[in-house]
Amino acid sequence: MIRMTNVEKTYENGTHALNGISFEIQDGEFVFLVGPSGSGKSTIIKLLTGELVPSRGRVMINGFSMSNITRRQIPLMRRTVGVIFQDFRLIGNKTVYDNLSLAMRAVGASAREIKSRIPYVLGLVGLDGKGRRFPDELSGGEQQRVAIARALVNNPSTIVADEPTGNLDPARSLEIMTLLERINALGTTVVVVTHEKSLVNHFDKRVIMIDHGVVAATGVGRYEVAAHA
Ligand SMILES: Nc1ncnc2c1ncn2[C@@H]1O[C@H](COP(=O)(O)OP(=O)(O)OP(=O)(O)O)[C@@H](O)[C@H]1O
Repeated sequence: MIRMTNVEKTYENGTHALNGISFEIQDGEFVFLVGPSGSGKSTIIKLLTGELVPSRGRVMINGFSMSNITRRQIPLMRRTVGVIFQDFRLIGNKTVYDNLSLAMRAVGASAREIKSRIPYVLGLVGLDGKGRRFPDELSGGEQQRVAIARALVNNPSTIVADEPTGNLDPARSLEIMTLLERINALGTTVVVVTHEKSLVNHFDKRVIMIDHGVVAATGVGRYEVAAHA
């Protein structure tokens, strides 16, 4: 479960990115995080992945309290959260297979686990047989599928995605969001930051609308409805 309680985040230059934000996301939910540019969405994602710590308030994710997590707990927490970015962030001089195996080795997986898990995950994201390709031998949509596979490879309970379709055309975007929906149906909690109203409106999911670093509205369904709820 994800729970933010009265979270404030002030960057070193004095920017107040979050101004007392509170929300909960239950295990197994699929939630869209929307809001204007600069409203604080990426800051929220970075708090959820442990890249940032809150200035005030409490961030709980999958049983870990991010305000007072110990150094030893951080890798354990990170294993529970898979992250996907707009720009894919694959390692260009490594094959698809090696991008995934690196992520598994980083958390101490055995050679046997790696060998059995990677083909399964590549199948799940629709990239059977593409393990030997390099990222630049794949389309943008395929590269994002590799990034999703990498986010899933250590079997996290939660996936957070920051504008995962920002670099893709509408058809590819719909495919990627449908894939995330399928992954959610298999039991993974999914949190997606997006600007794309048409995508939000296509999927009947809970929407949390952020504005000026607070929750402006929350509701199921259409972007506009949530914005004015
Ligand atoms: N590293 C940083 N240092 C200082 N200020 C920052 C930093 N990162 C973000 N900000 C500021 O914090 C506020 C929230 O930024 P954030 O990136 O969370 O917004 P966002 O909703 O994700 O925006 P976008 O939709 O444009 O990606 C903005 O005013 C931004 O300029």
